[in-house]
Amino acid sequence: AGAGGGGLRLNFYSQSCPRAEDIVREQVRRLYEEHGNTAVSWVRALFHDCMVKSCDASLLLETTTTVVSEQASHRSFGMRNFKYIATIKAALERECPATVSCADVLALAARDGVAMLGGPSTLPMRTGRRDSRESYYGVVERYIPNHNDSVSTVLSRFAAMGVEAEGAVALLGAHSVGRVHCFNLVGRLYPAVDGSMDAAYGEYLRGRCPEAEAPEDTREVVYARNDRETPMLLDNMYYRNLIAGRGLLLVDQRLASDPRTAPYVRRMAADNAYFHQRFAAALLTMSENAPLTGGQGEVRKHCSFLN
Ligand code: HEM
Ligand SMILES: [Ca+2]
Ligand SMILES: [Ca+2]
Repeated sequence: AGAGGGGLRLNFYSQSCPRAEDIVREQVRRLYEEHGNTAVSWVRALFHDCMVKSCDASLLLETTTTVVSEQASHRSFGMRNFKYIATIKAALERECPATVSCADVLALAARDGVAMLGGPSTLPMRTGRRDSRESYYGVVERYIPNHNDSVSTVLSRFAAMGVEAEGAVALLGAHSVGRVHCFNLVGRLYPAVDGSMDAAYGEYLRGRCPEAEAPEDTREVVYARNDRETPMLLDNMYYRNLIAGRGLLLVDQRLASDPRTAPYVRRMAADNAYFHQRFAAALLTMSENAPLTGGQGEVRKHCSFLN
């Protein structure tokens, strides 16, 4: 792994599918208007795809006789809306069959989702990624950080993608939108509320998650908003919450106290424009992690299945 993105370029489809980026944007907007949380999903999905080997749409493969889906990992818990990737891809296939890769669909959808959520817009996202021929379930299990991992672990995983500490702090700002299930929270609430958590916030979360044991099941269990104040806005409220002891996951809260990350938390808490600038830069770096290009991999017809 590692940064680079050699072989990617701006507007890769300008000849082969000139409207590709417009089509993705139209579909992302339409889906956002129907189900606002689709935009949230694209941002998390890009992280999970890019951190596992490469931004190669390995995450999108579904389980078959030959593939174990990365989506089946515990680390993918709570991920949703994958079926709407097929909606975006189908719109592209109608105009340009077998041309635009699923890896680029995901990257462009995340970019446009960020804009829908009031995050930085008009990011110069390069394209030309190709799709993997495999799924890397085992890598997901070993490599995607857990909700209670140390700052050292988190920083080293981002560093392997060419994202330095400040960029990692900025990317975790994606937790300014979306939700967390009680399964990932109860460890901080029972038997006692974690000492690094604001007491009133702890009481509120115990109300959201009244049982000390929460099943790992997204169908029925309750969850808490990542950010109560502006749950659908990709803004710096996340950092202001961390400083107030209202971080949701242990990894989030640790960013505010670790000397390697705390200065960035303070700076981003104080300045939303600065957060957006750092988020944009780090998202682009992450989106170019070790892509397959040229004749590598394939361009999938259906994002969920190998050709
Ligand atoms: C140390 C790194 C990270 C860890 C341990 C982590 C962990 C988690 C966990 C446990 C959840 C909640 C799952 C659930 O209970 O439903 C979550 C949600 C989310 N994460 Fe992260 N995350 C990390 C980094 C990132 C990054 C870098 C991004 C994007 C740039 C991101 C975007 C999201 C989003 C948008 C959600 C909300 C999803 C939804 O509401 O459907 N996360 N993350
Ligand atoms: Ca991948
Ligand atoms: Ca927010």
